[in-house]
Amino acid sequence: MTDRVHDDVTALVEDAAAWFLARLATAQAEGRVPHVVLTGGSIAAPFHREVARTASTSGVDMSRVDWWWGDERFVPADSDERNCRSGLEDLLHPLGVPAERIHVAAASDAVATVEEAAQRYADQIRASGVPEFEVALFGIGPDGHVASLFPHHPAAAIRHALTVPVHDSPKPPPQRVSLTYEALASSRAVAFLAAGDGKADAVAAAHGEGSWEECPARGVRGRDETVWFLDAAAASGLT
Ligand SMILES: O=C1O[C@H](COP(=O)(O)O)[C@@H](O)[C@H](O)[C@H]1O
Repeated sequence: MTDRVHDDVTALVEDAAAWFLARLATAQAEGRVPHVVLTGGSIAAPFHREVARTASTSGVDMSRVDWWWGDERFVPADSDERNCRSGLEDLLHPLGVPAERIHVAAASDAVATVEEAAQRYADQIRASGVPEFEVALFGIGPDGHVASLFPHHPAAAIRHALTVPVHDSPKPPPQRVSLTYEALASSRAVAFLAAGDGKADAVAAAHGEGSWEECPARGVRGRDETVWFLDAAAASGLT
């Protein structure tokens, strides 16, 4: 596990975007079509804008990448709360990524239940034949949650499934679809992006000893590499 600590969020997203695009360039050079997991949360928009700004000089063919999200809020498609919103508006649509490469969990005005949305998202993953994710990007909640896997929440304990419907999320909105712990861990590379002192305790907990139940982000690791991109405030609890 590596920590890359920066003075501010601008430097953080510049480094994270360069790392991300380099991973994609390598995957494509090695003949893979990379499948990527994007995050929601407060870091999403600055990160996506930086990737969009620098993609054209990276050597990555952005139309030959498959795009997923680690979790999605079960709200109407036009809601500002949808996690996919920034990824679509700040990154994928400006770059003209083909619709068939973009995989979004169903919204609450498209299917009747969050169970159905979770099932359909799992079906999409299976149908795409993705053997593993190339890169998975995550934020972290102040409580240590990752994607929509919350501390001591039953949905975080689900195994042998790709996705899980989440009810009674402690953070609104209450219904969500999340990749499971096992699906999150099936990535070559994992990157956490966290900025601000509101994240310092969670970042320190995720680096510490203890159970994944109390800090779900603690247990998520990439098969090859796990990198934490932090600003100084988010890193302030690390020794
Ligand atoms: O609800 C969520 O929260 C986390 C963290 O978001 P932040 O706004 O506190 O940075 C995010 O990573 C996750 O995707 C999202 O659904």
